[in-house]
Amino acid sequence: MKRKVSVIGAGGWGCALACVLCDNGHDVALWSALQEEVRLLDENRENKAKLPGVRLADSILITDDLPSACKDRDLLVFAVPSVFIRSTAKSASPWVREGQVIVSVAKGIEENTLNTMTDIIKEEIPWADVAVLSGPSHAEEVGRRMPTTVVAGARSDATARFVQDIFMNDVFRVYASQDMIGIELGGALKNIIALAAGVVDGLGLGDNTKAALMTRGIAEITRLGQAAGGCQETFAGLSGIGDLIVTCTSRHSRNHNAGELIGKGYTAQQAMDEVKMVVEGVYSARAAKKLAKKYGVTMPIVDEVNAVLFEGKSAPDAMNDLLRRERKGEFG
Ligand SMILES: NC(=O)C1=CN([C@@H]2O[C@H](COP(=O)(O)OP(=O)(O)OC[C@H]3O[C@@H](n4cnc5c(N)ncnc54)[C@H](OP(=O)(O)O)[C@@H]3O)[C@@H](O)[C@H]2O)C=CC1
Ligand SMILES: O=C(CO)COP(=O)(O)O
Repeated sequence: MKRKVSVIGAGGWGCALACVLCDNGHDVALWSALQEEVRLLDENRENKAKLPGVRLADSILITDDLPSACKDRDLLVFAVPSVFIRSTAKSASPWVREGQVIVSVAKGIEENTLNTMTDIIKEEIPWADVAVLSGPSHAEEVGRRMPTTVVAGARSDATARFVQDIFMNDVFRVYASQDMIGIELGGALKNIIALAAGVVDGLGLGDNTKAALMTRGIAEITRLGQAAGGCQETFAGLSGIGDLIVTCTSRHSRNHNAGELIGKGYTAQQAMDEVKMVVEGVYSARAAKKLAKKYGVTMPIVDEVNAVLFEGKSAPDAMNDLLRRERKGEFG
């Protein structure tokens, strides 16, 4: 069924998802906060800075008019970085009607509230029906129609399946779930582990080391995620281990690439400046540490990433401190 959908945020991910939705025959609008960005996107029919080589079909309406992008749409896709989710939701709220579905595709945790992205949207627009879409899905590959699988999560199965139906096609396979907190925490926390995996590569360490980080990383994510109410199976699924694998190993990963630069001696700020696109793990790291404290969960990799990012600890010292922790059983 043809739907009216708006993608709010025209970075790499917003542009790639606009392509998926357009391929599916929907009436698609793509909103950018910046007038100049709208002009360039419209002129080039491509986001040359964030998603080069992926054409935006002529039928996609590119706009900086938030009211018209929100009014009378069947679905809003919030695709701005996590730090802009609250301000964007606040600005959009006057034009969102009762029960309108908003799906968040941003991966982060708000630092001062420890809210997930859908918590924030729900706070700002309590009358919206909020969902999440997450999983191993780099924009560069989705934009090139490479087979990708993700999970749509919502409190009600009906809403999860509504989102599934709108996005699903032969190369973009969508599963449905009701474990929103599990999906969102998996998506946000894997970015911090991917920074650490990048550091391993930047230090010139090996595949064994990276496999260790990924495995112990998903153990940390699962411990915190379950304590926060997520289901164990979700962390073994697409939005958990699936996204962790792609983010720790893909050349497209902003978090991995930033971590690699940090391993080579860049500061966090220098690494973010070099990567140019949003590096969500840097914004989520402190929040993850605070969440771990709140739930009384140990997260040694997250602690060391925080120490390297914000406390001036060297990457080799962080690696050594992880390896020299007291001996323990594998599962606690
Ligand atoms: N890139 C990817 O492969 C994937 C990204 N994600 C997640 O999607 C989210 C967006 O990432 P991505 O598209 O890569 O980001 P990019 O770095 O490509 O783009 C930056 C984004 O910031 C937005 N922005 C800049 N200033 C503002 C503002 N004042 N208010 C609102 N938005 C603003 C831009 O919107 P505008 O165009 O309006 O300027 C643009 O959407 C992140 O949470 C990321 O983790 C999830 C899965 C895959
Ligand atoms: O979430 C992502 C892929 O699923 C994107 O990860 P990066 O932000 O590290 O590129």
